[in-house]
Amino acid sequence: MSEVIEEVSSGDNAAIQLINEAKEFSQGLPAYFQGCLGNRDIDQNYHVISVFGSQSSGKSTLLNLLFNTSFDTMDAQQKRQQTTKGIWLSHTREVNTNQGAHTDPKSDIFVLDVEGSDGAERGEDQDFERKAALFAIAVSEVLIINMWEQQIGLYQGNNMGLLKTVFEVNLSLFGKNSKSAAPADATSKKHKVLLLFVIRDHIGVTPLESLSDTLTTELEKVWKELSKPDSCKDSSIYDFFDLKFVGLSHKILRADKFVEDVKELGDNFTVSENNENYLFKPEYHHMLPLDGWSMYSESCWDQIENNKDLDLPTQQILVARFKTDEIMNETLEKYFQGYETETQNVIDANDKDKLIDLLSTIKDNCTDAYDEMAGRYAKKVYLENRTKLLSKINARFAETIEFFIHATSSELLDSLKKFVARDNDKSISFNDNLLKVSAEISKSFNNYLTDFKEKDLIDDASTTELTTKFNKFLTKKQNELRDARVKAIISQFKKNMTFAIKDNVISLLANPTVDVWDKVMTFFNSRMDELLGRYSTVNENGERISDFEVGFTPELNNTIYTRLRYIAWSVLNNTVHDYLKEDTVVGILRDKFENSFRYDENDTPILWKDEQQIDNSFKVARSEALEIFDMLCIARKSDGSEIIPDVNIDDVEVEDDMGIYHLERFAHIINEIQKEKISRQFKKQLNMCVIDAKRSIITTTTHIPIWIYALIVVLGWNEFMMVLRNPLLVTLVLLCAVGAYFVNKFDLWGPVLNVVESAIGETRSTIKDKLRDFVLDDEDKRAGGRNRAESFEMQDMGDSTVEADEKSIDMKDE
Ligand SMILES: Nc1nc2c(ncn2[C@@H]2O[C@H](COP(=O)(O)OP(=O)(O)OP(=O)(O)O)[C@@H](O)[C@H]2O)c(=O)[nH]1
Repeated sequence: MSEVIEEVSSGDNAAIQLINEAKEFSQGLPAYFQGCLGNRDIDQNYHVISVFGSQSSGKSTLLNLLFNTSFDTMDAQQKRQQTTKGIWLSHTREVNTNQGAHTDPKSDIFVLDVEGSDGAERGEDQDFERKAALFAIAVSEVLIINMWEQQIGLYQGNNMGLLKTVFEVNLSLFGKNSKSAAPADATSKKHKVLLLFVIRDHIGVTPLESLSDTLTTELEKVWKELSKPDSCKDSSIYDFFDLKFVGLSHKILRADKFVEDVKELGDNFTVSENNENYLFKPEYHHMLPLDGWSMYSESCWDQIENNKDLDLPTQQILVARFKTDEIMNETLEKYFQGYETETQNVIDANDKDKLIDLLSTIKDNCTDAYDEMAGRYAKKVYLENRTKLLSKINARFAETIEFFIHATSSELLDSLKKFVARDNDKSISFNDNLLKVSAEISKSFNNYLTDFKEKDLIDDASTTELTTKFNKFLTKKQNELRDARVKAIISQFKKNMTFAIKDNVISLLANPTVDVWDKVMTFFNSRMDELLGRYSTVNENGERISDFEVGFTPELNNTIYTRLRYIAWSVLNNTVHDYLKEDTVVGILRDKFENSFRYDENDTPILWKDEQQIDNSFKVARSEALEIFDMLCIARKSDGSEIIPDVNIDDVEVEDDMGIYHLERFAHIINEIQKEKISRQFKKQLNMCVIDAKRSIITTTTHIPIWIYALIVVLGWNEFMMVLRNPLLVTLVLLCAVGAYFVNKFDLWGPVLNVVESAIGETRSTIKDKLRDFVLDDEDKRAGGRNRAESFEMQDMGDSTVEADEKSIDMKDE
């Protein structure tokens, strides 16, 4: 018999101390799992079973026999003492059954051997007992409660105390909110724990049923007496536990039967057809994959040890969250390794289909791997993190797709420019054409995106973001093209208008007549009409449909029309104001005066006979010039009305030579101060003209005869010789000769001649100035006597045009 026992217990499944005497959780659990399982992924195909009971009640012995584990057992022949300290865990795949050692390939069992209660070693300290019970219930599917037969019915504190502890901790787990007792996965049944009472040394005198009833009655009584939270006040023990009872024969007295009983119990831990007594029911399972169980158990112990409220569903959710997060990150890391390089190569090759294939493969790989690993955890958490994973994948893809699409967008936007530049379709306006082409480009872009969208490689948010960005660029491009078009129209118009106005208007103003402004305006209006008329639209019959149409919206057309008219008027304004400056006006007046004064009706120069003729011509010519001067000062039509632009040319403030600001309007060309200056200068020019004319008469009348020069030579001979014989002159001649000798010797004739020439030039100009001043003063005095009234008029000529006219009339009267 003992051989059998030896055989069964000699398995090599080493155990690990999960929680030591100091209540510390082992950090070697993952390594232990790795050692037991290798690379096998057992997912949720495992069971956890715990054993609980008084110290030295044969717990380890039972587990070793049942599951072929190798927990330490007490050697009774040496000493009765505590063997199991803390909580030990052992892995097994073998269950001893009546059919022999049964290995379930689909199920691994983790057995927890819990330190015995009521041990002398811990004395009155029941803290560990309570915490161990709580931990065992939190992590196990089946809790074996080991007890001697003779303890039943005696109501010994040991058993009931232990059971009370179990119930209490159970209520502390699930009692606060009995609804939360449901496992994290709502699709599963309500979670329960199986309490398997193993009655040791069952002699058989009292049948098992009787013992079961006694125990059940006791348990129900204990449950009833428990102080339960309100949420489960009316709950029964069966809401949380299933109860099973097994009797094992005396190990020493009936060793064979004992082994048989153990094997029979083992039958109930193995799956077989029609095994109604199968103990590992799905509702006992925590539905956690094993890779989450180690974390879950540690987390539970941490909560228990720190006397925090233990909420199993929350713990499971936390584990699920942690594990699915971990799986998600690992998946991303694995499948996005080398992503940048791979995608860059495809982007460089500008191969859309290849990019779609590549992204699809990466996405499928990621989701498949995630589903496989994370799908085992709480569904809610798994789905939450799946969404997170997809959004992370999509975010990476969106960057890549945007980068890839960037080149295409640029091409599309460039094509807009080309389409519009061609502008072949004359049947629709520029703007309509622009919008039409833009819509086509937008469609192409959306089609491009749709290819990615169809494969679910880009989400709605990213699609919207990319489309918005593209549309923004498209609108910007449209505006640029519109601006360019408007600028081209304006600059062409301005160029044509400037060219026409500069040539013709200046020519008209340079040779003004009294109706000069009529001519200017006639030319200006006709030219503007002609240039604006180029933008009118006509139908097939050649009839004008609209006066001005540059292909935009009516509002924009109108704005451009106004702008062109404004430009035309500005060009005219600038040309007129720039040209009619003081000096130019003086020149125009002088030319006008000279043309009339110097030439007759046949444009032949006049030969003056006498001063009367000069005076008469002077009056006529000056009067004509003054009339023109008046016309140039203010732009008026021949009907006397001032010319006012029909567009709003802003008044421009200009500063004159004296630092005074004036409002410059189109018609107001020369102000009063300028007028005065021009009159003064004009008067000087008139005077020079008249003097020249009169001098020409004097020159002809004051010719000196030659005989007068001969007479001077004859009469002055003696004086001439006397000068020649003067010793001072001889000395001077000698000095000059010596000087000439040296100049010649040193070849200094060049510099000497320069000095002499400049001295002569200087002397000559000084003499000329003196002579001119003398002659002018002399002439003024003489002319003043004859034409005092006329000179008086000339001085006042600049005061006002009206006054000048009156004086002109006076002069004519004279
Ligand atoms: N009478 C009897 N003795 C048993 C039985 N099973 C085991 N024993 C003996 O009881 C003693 C204690 O056995 P263990 O298996 O070490 O008991 P335990 O409950 O694991 O002890 P602790 O881990 O220290 O709490 C050993 O000497 C066993 O041989 C049984 O069914 N009946």
